[in-house]
Parts: sequence; structure tokens; C-alpha cells
Amino acid sequence: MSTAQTATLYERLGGEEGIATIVRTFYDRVLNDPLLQPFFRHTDMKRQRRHQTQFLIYATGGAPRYTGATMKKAHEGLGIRHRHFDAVLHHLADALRHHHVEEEVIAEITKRLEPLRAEVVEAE
Ligand code: HEM
Repeated sequence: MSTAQTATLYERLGGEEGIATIVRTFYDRVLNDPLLQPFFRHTDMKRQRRHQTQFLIYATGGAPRYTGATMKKAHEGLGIRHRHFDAVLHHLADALRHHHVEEEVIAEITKRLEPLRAEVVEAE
């Protein structure tokens, strides 16, 4: 994808502010899902939201300000399975839809996040 198209993707989500709003919706859905709730029992959600916002800004071609741990390190030892990864992507797509993001853009974001599956999932 060219730089111009990448910038458009970030802008189409409403920039930093739009992304922060989407992340809030996304986490509300994740935390309401009994399959995922146990993973976040001990997580400081305020910090987590901030990180996830930065991460999505990065993934969509905004300013690369994500300075957290690598995806592999951040999820090490959590026992995340494919069904958890699928559920998280599903909630993200749902949150994007809720904020009227076009299907084409949702598909592009999903495509960019899919390669992280190998780093995040550690159990069949
Ligand atoms: C595309 C998929 C994913 C992305 C982009 C992502 C991104 C992130 C980021 C940026 C952090 C913060 C790292 C840090 O603090 O330095 C994080 C932490 C975390 N993620 Fe994910 N994640 C993904 C999938 C998942 C899945 C499938 C689960 C499990 C259901 C999960 C559970 C967690 C938990 C529990 C933490 C916090 C660990 C702690 O409390 O310190 N993540 N993730």
C-alpha cells in the first residue's frame, strides 16, 4: 500500500480522536464477552486502552508512536488460542462497523492485524 493510501486509512478512522473512540467501543465489547473477560482480570484498562490506541494508529499509518512491548512479549504466557484471537478481531470489526467505518477499510485493517496471530496465539 502506498503512503497516500495508508494516510487515508488513518484519516478515514477519524485520526487519533476517532481511533480512541473506536478503541473504547472495542474494549467495552471485549470486556462483555465471557470468553475474553478472564484475560483482562488483572489488566490496568486505562493503560491498555492507551496502548491499543497507539497500536491502531501505528497499524493504520498514523504517527508511529507505539513504544510498548513487542506483540510476542506482551502476550507471552497468557495461553491465547485461535478462538480468542478470532473473537478479538470480531469485536474490533464490530466496533469499527458501529462507528460507520466502510467494510473495505475494516477488511484492510483485519488484513494488517492477521499476521500478528502467529505472535499472539501460543496454544491450539
Ligand atoms: C491483533 C491482535 C492484538 C493486538 C494488536 C494486541 C495488542 C496489544 C497491545 C498493544 C498490548 C499492550 C502491550 C504493552 O503493554 O506494552 C496488549 C496487551 C494485552 N493483550 Fe493484546 N493484542 C491482540 C490480541 C490479543 C488477544 C487475542 C488477547 C486475548 C484474548 C489479548 C490479551 C491481552 C492482554 C491480557 C494484555 C495485557 C497484559 C497485561 O495485563 O499486561 N490480546 N495487546
